[in-house]
Amino acid sequence: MAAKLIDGKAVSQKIKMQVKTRVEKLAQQGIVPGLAVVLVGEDSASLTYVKNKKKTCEALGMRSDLHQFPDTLTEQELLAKIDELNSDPGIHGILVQLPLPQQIDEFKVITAISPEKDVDGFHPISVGNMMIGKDAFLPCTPHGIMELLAHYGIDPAGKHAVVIGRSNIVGKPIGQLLLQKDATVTYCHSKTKDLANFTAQADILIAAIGRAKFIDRTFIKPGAVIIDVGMNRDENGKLCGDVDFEDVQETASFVTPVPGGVGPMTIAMLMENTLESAEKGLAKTKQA
Ligand SMILES: Nc1nc(=O)c2c([nH]1)NC[C@@H]1CN(c3ccc(C(=O)N[C@@H](CCC(=O)O)C(=O)O)cc3)C=[N+]21
Repeated sequence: MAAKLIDGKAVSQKIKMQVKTRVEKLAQQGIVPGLAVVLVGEDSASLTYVKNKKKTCEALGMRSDLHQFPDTLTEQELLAKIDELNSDPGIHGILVQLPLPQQIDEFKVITAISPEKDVDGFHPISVGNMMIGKDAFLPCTPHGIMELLAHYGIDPAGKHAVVIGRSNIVGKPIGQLLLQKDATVTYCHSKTKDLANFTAQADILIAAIGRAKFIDRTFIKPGAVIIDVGMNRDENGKLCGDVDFEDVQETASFVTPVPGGVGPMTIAMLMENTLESAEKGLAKTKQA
């Protein structure tokens, strides 16, 4: 039997429609959620994502400002821009597209963003609050994965979730979110010995490796749920994930495609975070 498709495109559409309705409600109070996207350099993949984010904002009735700079921008200049956006009342979310050129310290930049506008969920305050289960903007990709699991009725409680990858933006936080939902979590990474030994025990496998079609049927347990966070190019230059989607069909119970899986969810969650930031701002003004 073929695995069931986890349709990130369809679920993200549904979430975006809900966001749109809430944006319309806010508009009646004279508030338009505003996202500022800062892009340094001209990396074509980054430019594509950024344009996609802008398009989605506009489709949902939100404001989106793109601030594009040459890759010679200094750290000081970028920090000045962030200060300006932090104090701009029309901006509810700030996203600095990563990676940044090497003369700029990413940590300094992320910590300069006001946690109240940290819709990426990358600020140490957001990360800390997430870790202890307090209210925080959740990082968009892990949050999108949790939404996908919930949508398909996949409850992590008591399951063994194996995460391959330990980045601050995907691997580490998705492990934490799964743990909060009572999964038993194992982290694997580039130094893990005998990876297949771990992945073969996974009820839920999160692949965030960065190697095209690396995970095939030989890595997985029958009935496993496979979430593919990979964004690679295959030998023909076509976008593909870390999972060999065709090869795992007979073994997995659910699998996300690339494209059309986790990627569209990332953007939908960014929209939701930006909306929530605007809603929180309104609640505060009402209190004052
Ligand atoms: N500060 C920051 N925040 C980010 O969230 C962030 C970032 N930097 N840097 C780059 C990565 C990458 N990322 C993606 C978002 C959507 C798709 C997406 O929509 N993908 C589509 C296909 C896109 C295509 O066809 O090229 C899909 O998977 O179906 C992909 C990748 C966000 N990132």
